[in-house]
Amino acid sequence: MRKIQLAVVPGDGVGKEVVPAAIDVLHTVAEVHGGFQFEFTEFPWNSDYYVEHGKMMPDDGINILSAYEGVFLGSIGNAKLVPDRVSTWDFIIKIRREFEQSINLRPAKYFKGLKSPLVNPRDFDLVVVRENSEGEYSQVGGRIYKGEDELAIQNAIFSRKGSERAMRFAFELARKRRNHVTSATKSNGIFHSMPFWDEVFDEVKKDYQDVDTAAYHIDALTAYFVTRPETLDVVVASNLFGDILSDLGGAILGSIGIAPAANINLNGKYPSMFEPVHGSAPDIYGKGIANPIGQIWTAKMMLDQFGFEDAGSLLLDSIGDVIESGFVTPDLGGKASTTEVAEEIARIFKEKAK
Ligand SMILES: NC(=O)c1ccc[n+]([C@@H]2O[C@H](COP(=O)([O-])OP(=O)(O)OC[C@H]3O[C@@H](n4cnc5c(N)ncnc54)[C@H](O)[C@@H]3O)[C@@H](O)[C@H]2O)c1
Ligand SMILES: O=C(O)C[C@@H](O)C(=O)O
Ligand SMILES: [K+]
Ligand SMILES: [Mn+2]
Repeated sequence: MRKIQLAVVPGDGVGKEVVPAAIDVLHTVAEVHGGFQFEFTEFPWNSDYYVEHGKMMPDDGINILSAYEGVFLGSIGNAKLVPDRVSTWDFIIKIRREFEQSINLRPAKYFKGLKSPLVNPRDFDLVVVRENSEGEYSQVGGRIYKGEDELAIQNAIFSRKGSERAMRFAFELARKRRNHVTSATKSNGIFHSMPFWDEVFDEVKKDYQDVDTAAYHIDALTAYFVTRPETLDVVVASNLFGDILSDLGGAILGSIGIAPAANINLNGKYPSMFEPVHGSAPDIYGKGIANPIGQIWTAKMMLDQFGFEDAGSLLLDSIGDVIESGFVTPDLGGKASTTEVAEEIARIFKEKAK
């Protein structure tokens, strides 16, 4: 019996609702599988913790987390208590960078029964490979002067290593999918970094002659997500573009509440972190109606990462069945609660595994 030690941070808002729901499903998956067990250790690090301790996590928080094989995170952010910039940088981005989670993998795929705003959403099946260590997310810059002369400078960091790493990952992934990589660029308006990104892409693609490619400016690409999603398979994007495209993917499928994500450590030195695309959703928190599917699909990505792809794919099929049955939360047009949907997914998983 393989025991997998996981650190769990429900975080803020709906994270506290969807994480326990997904953990229940994971226990069912492990029970049915019989070959592994998850042991979860929960950490109460969030915006309330910040109010009490003046920090998002203890000083040795990274060290504590490094003892686990993975981090299962809900969402972080409560702007009433902590500025979003602080909760994001001192927690999520800190972990992503300290643990060298250089890739953020964010799939989006149509399931029968989803009420997509697209006329033909059946063709929607893509993965955003978001560069997760640099790009537009930088603390390099500053602010000077006050009043009329006040100004802010925000630098973006694009390294050959970082860009190439994300692109190679995208090409390797495409070989396991439909053999196509689209690069998100903006080399018409962004003078230095995006032409550099394009050059690196053109170099990297030479090593993957078997994979078809396209490169679109981000404005056109966002439109193509809507008008011709069937042309998209793997989309490689900088940190900010990837962030935006992944919410768009979720929204096109009916709700960002279903969108999963994995922050992947590629060198094996540190744990990866699994968290849905969505945030703490303060507008619906406390009502028990948050969609747990993003967190459960994220759990599926974690199963894949640990080598339990069979269980992962059965879990995704179970999610698909629940969506098709219409037993879903209000964001997808249903009336079910967070826990009811999770329980139904677990029930269907058990049935399918028979
Ligand atoms: N990785 C993260 O933890 C993460 C990601 C995004 C935002 N945030 C933080 O979350 C807070 C709120 O940010 P926001 O409002 O921009 O984005 P958000 O993702 O929290 O919410 C955007 C919209 O999506 C809906 N939504 C989100 N998750 C849902 C779910 N599971 N089920 C149903 N509907 C869902 C919300 O109700 C809201 O209408 C901020 O503090 C922000 O910094 C954190
Ligand atoms: O910008 C971020 O990375 C925070 C959040 O929006 C996310 O997508 O994880
Ligand atoms: K999240
Ligand atoms: Mn985001």
